Amino acid sequence: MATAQRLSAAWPADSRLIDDRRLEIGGVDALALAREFGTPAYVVAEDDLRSRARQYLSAFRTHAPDAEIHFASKANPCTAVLRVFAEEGLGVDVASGGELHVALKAGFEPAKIILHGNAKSEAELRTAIDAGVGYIVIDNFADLERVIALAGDRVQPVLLRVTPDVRGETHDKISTGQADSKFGLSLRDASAAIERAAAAPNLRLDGLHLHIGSQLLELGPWRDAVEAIAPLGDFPVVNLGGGLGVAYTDAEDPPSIEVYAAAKVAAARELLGDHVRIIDEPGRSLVANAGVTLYTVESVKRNVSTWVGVDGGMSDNLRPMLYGARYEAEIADRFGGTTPSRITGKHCESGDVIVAEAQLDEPKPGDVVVTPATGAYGYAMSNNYNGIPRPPVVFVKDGDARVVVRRETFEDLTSRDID
Ligand SMILES: Cc1ncc(COP(=O)(O)O)c(C=O)c1O
Ligand SMILES: N[C@@H](CCCC[NH3+])C(=O)O
Repeated sequence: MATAQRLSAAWPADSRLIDDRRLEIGGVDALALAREFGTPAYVVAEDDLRSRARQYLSAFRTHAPDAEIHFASKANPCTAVLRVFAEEGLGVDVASGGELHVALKAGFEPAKIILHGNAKSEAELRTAIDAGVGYIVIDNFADLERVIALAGDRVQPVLLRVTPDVRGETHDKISTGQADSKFGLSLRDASAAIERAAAAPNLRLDGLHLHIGSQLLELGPWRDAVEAIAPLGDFPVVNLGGGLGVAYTDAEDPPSIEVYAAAKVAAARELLGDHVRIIDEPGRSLVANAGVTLYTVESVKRNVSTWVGVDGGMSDNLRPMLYGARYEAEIADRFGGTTPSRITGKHCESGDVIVAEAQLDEPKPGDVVVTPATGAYGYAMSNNYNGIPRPPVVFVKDGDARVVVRRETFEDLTSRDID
């Protein structure tokens, strides 16, 4: 009889190993998914999305019953993913007119949408105001004046994003809380912006917003950030951003959602007061570990390293190229190998390495390789470099699989051409 074994935190909670070797996700055999839907393919365990959303709501609401959780849609702006979170009662954070379009299409009530952006266009602001979004997060003085001008006779609820001058430990490219950040009003400018917003009859300034960075594994900086903005005034609402890190490999040991929520709520309660309604905006930690990517090995070559060439790469996962991000990998039906392997994509760049230090079981062409923790910022940052069509997104649940985004075709690559 087949025996089943659970995997590390990098893998979907709804995945397991059959006979210690073969991956099953959402009750579906990974190799069978590759055969049915082709590779590369993003596979998302739907129940994982739901259970992480529920965990977030219950973790925050245990301490702050009126807390709201908004999914930062940039982490995975797939309509079906957003639809799941809308069904689970989350709100959504959008950072552009495009993300706003997807959020509305996914069925979010406009009042549960928050619009962000350090360089919002007039068109984006007008669309958001007309749609009736719950909050526009004002990022700078130009933004503030534009919202005042565009709101007209309506009263637009807003938050002001403040840069707390607190740096969390993460990659420089995704750190946002430092004084010299492109995001938000400085602590020095915040008071003048608050005065201006509070005096504008067509704005309703409900509170402040902070977001100090992404993939953060320590709790301390969030408390420091709340402490930094506390002297700016007493408001009914605070948005604490998102930023909780995840386990990509055994090297990361992030706080649980419960511990993270307790720490953030405690900081807000202690430093801002019991009356403040808390909003949090997680992206990565809602989706990263719910997803894996399946690839097929096309070539294996040995020189100094063993190079395992797969049929995707930096077009479906830019994170190793952008941040030196590290991932695990396994052969879908032969877990637990010992051949040191460098998994490389098919793009025309030497840096197109998806997993620099994998241990695979004697990889050979035709094998299906799977990388966990690709549910965040993979699909989101996918591209067509080298004319590679973007992969499909496949949801798995209770032994069934369904395509929620189809694979791109070669025709898609030329579909915007004007003859
Ligand atoms: C304004 C804002 N809110 C929320 C998030 C979500 O962050 P994460 O995916 O790290 O949870 C981001 C991205 O880092 C952001 O820029
Ligand atoms: N794209 C980044 C995260 C950006 C965070 C958005 N503010 C990543 O993959 O880690």
